Amino acid sequence: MLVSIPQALDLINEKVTPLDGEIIPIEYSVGRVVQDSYTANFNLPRFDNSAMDGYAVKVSDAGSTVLCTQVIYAGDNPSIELKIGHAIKIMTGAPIPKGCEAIVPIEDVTIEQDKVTLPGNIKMGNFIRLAGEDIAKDTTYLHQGEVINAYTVASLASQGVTHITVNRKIKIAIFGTGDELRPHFEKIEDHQLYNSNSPMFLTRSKELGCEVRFIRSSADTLEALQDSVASVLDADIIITSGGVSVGDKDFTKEAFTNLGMQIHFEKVDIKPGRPTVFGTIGRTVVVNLPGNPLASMVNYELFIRAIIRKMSGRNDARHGTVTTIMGEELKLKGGKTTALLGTFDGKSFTPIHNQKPGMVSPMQKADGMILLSPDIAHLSINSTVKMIPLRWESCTEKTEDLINRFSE
Ligand SMILES: Nc1nc2c(c(=O)[nH]1)N[C@H]1C(S)=C(S)[C@@H](COP(=O)(O)OP(=O)(O)OC[C@H]3O[C@@H](n4cnc5c(N)ncnc54)[C@H](O)[C@@H]3O)O[C@H]1N2
Ligand code: MOO
Repeated sequence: MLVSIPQALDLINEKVTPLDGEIIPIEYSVGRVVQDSYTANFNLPRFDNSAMDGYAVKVSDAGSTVLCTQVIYAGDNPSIELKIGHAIKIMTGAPIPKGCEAIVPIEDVTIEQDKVTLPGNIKMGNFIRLAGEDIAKDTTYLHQGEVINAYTVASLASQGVTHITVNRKIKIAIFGTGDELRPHFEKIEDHQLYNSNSPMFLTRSKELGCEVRFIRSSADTLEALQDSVASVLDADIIITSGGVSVGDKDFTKEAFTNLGMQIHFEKVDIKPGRPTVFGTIGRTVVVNLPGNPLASMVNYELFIRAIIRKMSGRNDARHGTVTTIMGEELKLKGGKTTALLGTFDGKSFTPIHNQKPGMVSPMQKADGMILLSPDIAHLSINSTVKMIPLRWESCTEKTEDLINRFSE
């Protein structure tokens, strides 16, 4: 069955289900997806406190000289009350005393022994951090399906949460097929080829937070392939590359079908990568990618990444795009839905020159990918395109002015 890219992604969304969960310490949770929503048990900050080292004062004492004989430090639990005509010295983070209306920073007062002269204008509530202004009690600060990052960990820790329920790690089995393939750590003959796809998928899958079993390559016989597959059926995702077109030894799909694979699509309207197969054997998801390295990479990024997101329980499992412009003019044959890799400098997308499905080197430069409908045979420089980011972050060799400045 030939499907379009959106149909393929819809089928993935329909057929792939999130994995079960496990409870882990928050320190080890980065990149994992939460299975529960987390609601604040208490206000953050827990109590009204000072945002400055300074003096707790009454607003009506502005411009006068007041008496100060007491200090409150962060960590104190003050029972004192501030009265008119007085100030209480207070440190950043310390609970404000009863009756305090504002904090005046230390640099804004004149001190003479226990007498403090206050500035003429003091705003009510100045430099007081209110209880719950950061996270109010009972608000949900982390939602089911969100990915944990260092800053989520900060919110969890600030609520005293030690363990959270996350989706368990996805187990991936990878192997390449083809008699010509040898592992990269062996010596090879001139007619042989190193298996670059399996280490590529291994690395990318780890980057995306999965556990990986790396099964090098199986010989080009149906039996050998079937044996390899049968030994990895406990994996959540099985990725193969090669043996999916119409060559004499292209029996990847047959091997999986013999093992009970239900095929959801077996060809996608995309160049490169048309012969991509997506199926399931029970709860195990199978993707047979083409052998051509760049074709397999493009389809890994489009389909396997979507599978990983859905399986890990993310609520944003669908691809999003960045709208940008073409950095240079593009001419292509057209007539086919085409995926093009390119670089992105934050301002424009520039296709990588001379990218072919069988190549390896263009992939390492790719920041993103654009998908073009068959009717597009020409894109002029500066024309608008939507890009699917692959692994883009904005870094430069030269110093860039990072500050936004006023311009008329
Ligand atoms: N008559 C036709 N021939 C081909 C068609 C077609 O429709 N009709 N489709 C072409 C397309 S499109 C692609 S893509 C490839 C897909 O081929 P396979 O998936 O069967 O892959 P192989 O033939 O096994 O290998 C293709 C190519 O990639 C190299 N390769 C394979 N595995 C790896 C690996 N793990 N690491 C590095 N390189 C790998 C392999 O040596 C071949 O050069 O079929 C076209 N043919
Ligand atoms: O479409 Mo194939 O996948 O050329 O590389």
